[in-house]
Amino acid sequence: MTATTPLPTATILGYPRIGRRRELKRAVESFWAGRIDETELRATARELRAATRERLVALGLPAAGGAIPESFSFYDQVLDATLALGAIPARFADIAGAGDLASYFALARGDERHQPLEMTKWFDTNYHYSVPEIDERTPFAADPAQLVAQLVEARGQGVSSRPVLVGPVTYLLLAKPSDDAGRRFTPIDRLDEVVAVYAELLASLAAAGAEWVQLDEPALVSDSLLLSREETLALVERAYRRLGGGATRPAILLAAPYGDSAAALPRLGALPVEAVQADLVRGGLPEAALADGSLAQAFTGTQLVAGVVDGRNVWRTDLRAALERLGRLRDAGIATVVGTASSLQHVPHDVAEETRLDARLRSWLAFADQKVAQTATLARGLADGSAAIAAELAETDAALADRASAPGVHVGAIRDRAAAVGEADRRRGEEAERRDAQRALGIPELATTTIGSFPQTAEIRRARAGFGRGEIDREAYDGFLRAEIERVIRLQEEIGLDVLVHGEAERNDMVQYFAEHLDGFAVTEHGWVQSYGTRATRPSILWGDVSRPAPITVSWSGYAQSLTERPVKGMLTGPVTILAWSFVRDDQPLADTADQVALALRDEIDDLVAAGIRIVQVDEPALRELLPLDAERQRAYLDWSVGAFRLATSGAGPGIQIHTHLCYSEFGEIIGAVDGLDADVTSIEAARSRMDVVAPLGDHGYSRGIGPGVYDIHSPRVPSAEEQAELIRIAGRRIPGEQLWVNPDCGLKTRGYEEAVASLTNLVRAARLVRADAAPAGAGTA
Ligand code: MET
Ligand SMILES: [Zn+2]
Repeated sequence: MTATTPLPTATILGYPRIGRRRELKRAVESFWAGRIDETELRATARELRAATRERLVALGLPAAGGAIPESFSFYDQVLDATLALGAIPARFADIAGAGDLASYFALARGDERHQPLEMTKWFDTNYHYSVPEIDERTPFAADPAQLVAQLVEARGQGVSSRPVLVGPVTYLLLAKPSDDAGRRFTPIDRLDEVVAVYAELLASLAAAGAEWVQLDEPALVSDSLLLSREETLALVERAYRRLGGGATRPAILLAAPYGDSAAALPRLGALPVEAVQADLVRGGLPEAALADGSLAQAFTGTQLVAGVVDGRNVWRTDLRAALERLGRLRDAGIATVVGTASSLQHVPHDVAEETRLDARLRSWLAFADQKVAQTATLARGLADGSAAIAAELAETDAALADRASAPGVHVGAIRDRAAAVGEADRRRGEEAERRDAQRALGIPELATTTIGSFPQTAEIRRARAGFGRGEIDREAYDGFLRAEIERVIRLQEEIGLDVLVHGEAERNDMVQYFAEHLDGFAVTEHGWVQSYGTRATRPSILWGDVSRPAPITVSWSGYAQSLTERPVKGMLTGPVTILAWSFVRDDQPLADTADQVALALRDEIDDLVAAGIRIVQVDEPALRELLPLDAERQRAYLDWSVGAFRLATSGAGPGIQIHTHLCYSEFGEIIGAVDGLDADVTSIEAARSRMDVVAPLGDHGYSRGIGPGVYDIHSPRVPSAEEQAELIRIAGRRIPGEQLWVNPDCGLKTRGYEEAVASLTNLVRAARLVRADAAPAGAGTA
């Protein structure tokens, strides 16, 4: 390798790419709609990248020496790695190598001729990546064009930037075997070939003048992938010994964001790479190795990028505490660079945009730009001593003290109530007793229902926006929503569904709606975070003790129930999902925050029941998402998350039927926890995997109601009655008919009415078809 300049004293792993005003989203969607062409889209992207580099320099990152990461992507960084490796699945062979953006987006979103790559969640975040499909014959050929182009582009701006790429081990561990793969094949089998392609990419980058490259290997912190962390570490060693030995290559920053790499750090430091990043927010340091000097020994000639600034949350960094940790590393003789714990792609751009946010709350916060500045400040403090950043330290201390003592952050009555919660408050009656009591609901075998939301029409969105802007008054808006509810109830009766919903027209989002109605939350104006592709969400900020000033959903659900004889499900979002899709406070255990939310929901359920509701669904689609990556922490998480759900739902008497809903694919992993929720009925996404989940459920001996989805709501396609009946029959082979419910995979809010009605009509017919199968045997159900 050619002699390298060390990494400067501050860096970040990545920066939001959607743009301060979601410019990338708008440009990409315009391109999809044919309003702009590829040249125009590329020009917008170039401007965004240039603005990002300029801003990062202005915020204090050095322009020279590879401190500025190139973390832009048109859609997704894993998809970009697929292109850089030329690993185009055979089913896309006709567009492989085309190099145009339409082909790129075809991989991500599909087109008339191709189903898209599958999308799934990136580690324990709410970001989704496009899953690579690999088999024995997948071609690999280095395509460094994009990486090189951005490097050259940066240089034209006077910036020596650092290309960023998902590393080879993580890439393959996140991939799935393609449909053509042999039964024994796993993508990681091809590691050595892929590493060879990475070596070529690195050589091309060196030739183009790259000083540094960043390879992200978050697989190092996860036990949730195919391999244990120990096995992953061994593969990382094998891969990076090879890459490190490359003759011409840039200096390598090997990054291990999103979790704890403490145990692996001494071995990572000993690899032939020039820098290793560790997440010191989620993870820690190997204290013994730090104390006895072996960590410093391992890091001889290797810089440690200490990820002390949180990339996953929006709170101001405790500069004093961070500086103390950095100082300990430096004093141990380790060449320390100040860094972020992960890419900043998981936080919004800039707090300064939030002019409507309470000024006091705002002073406690840090979005991406503030975090970059804090990283630079810490680097100055580390280099020149704390006196050099005395003003920043004082400002931080004041903000932290203010936050700790501000009204609403610690509310005596809320804390007293949470402290008084006992085990009995998390327990419902016996299952048999509940089953008996719920017979009064008159629910047939293979009962049909939906997951809650009905299509969010342009009209609904217009009315909500008008109400938000004050153009429509409360009375008119309520009237509009009531009419909407009545329409949806009549429609469900016509379709013939057994258990009805009110349709959720009043909700902009299943979490934000509750955040807006609970004390302790704030919502932002521009706080967008990329979820996938051009989709962004605006997580609420949970900053204080949570309580419910007034009933939230009762008037809507109660009104819906007043219109019909059939049972209407009350619809709530569960405590874990509310936490998972918000920015949560970092000054107390998540378990405590979850219990506060749970108690607010418990009161809501009481009020729903008082208003005549007999079935309540508490959605927990994010239960799996918050599962910690490392095995040691999973047990504790499952205990408190299940406990919070039970606290929310256990106030309901035995005659009240509690439902829950989960939607994601890796369901088998947490089946014990789902059982632990003790819901009377659980609906789960299952249509796309053709009922994959029913086998583990059958094996587990699941005893309560279960509704594996029979209608994939992710696509406008209308599944026929016969097709849905077939899925019910598949489920029926493993799960007794009296436990089975018939429902779609998830809510219908992203669908159009026409297709939703057609699909639901077929769903009801499917249930009848399967009931008829059983009829000759005298099952006697309707
Ligand atoms: C992502 S899960 C969504 C559940 C919600 N009740 C809905 O139907 O939209
Ligand atoms: Zn769902």
